[in-house]
Amino acid sequence: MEVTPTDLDGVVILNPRRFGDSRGWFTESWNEARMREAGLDLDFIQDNQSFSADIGTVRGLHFQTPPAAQDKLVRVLAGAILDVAVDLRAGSPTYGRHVAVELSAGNGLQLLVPKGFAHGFVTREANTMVFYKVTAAYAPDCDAGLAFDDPDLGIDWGVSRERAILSDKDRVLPRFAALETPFR
Ligand SMILES: Cc1cn([C@H]2C[C@H](O)[C@@H](COP(=O)(O)OP(=O)(O)O[C@H]3O[C@H](C)C(=O)[C@H](O)[C@H]3O)O2)c(=O)[nH]c1=O
Repeated sequence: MEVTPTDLDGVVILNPRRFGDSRGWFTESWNEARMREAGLDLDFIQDNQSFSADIGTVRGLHFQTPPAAQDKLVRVLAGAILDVAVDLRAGSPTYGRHVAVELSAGNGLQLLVPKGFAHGFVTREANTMVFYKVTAAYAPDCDAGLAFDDPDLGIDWGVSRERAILSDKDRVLPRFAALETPFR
């Protein structure tokens, strides 16, 4: 499995090997031993899956606060997304900076979003299915987020707030400037 670092320490792109043949392909999409060999010492305890019918659906930016902070390993089973991670770690030299990576059923890439980062994505195809492993259970009392289109974050989603398909919750998430980061 190929592991590629990004500009944000801890956020890495995984590319599991695909074995192609005349029928299509096979891959071990997740293998604990391979993950640990790659230096990712994570204990995933829950799998999540979300389906978004329309292109331009934005989910995020979300994170769970401690003690329910989650590491996330994100992949796309169908369709395509621009997957985004934002550094919220107090004192980080890249605090407030983001990486954005296209994950798709076609490219088979996965993004590791560690604790201390906000996560979100925008769908780039209709009928997109996203699957991600997490290292902490859902904790609604620890659910938090940031406005996806905050100009202080400078993320190019390729869709405006007016045209994005958003949940009511995501439509009213706070600005980054108002955040007192819980990730110390
Ligand atoms: C996240 C989650 C949600 N839910 C329930 C709560 C709601 O009734 C329903 C939809 O939840 P929500 O609108 O928060 O789903 P998304 O907008 O896709 O949120 C996710 O999207 C971004 C991209 C993330 O990284 C997070 O994992 C997560 O926040 O599923 C659960 O029962 N368990 C869970 O772990």
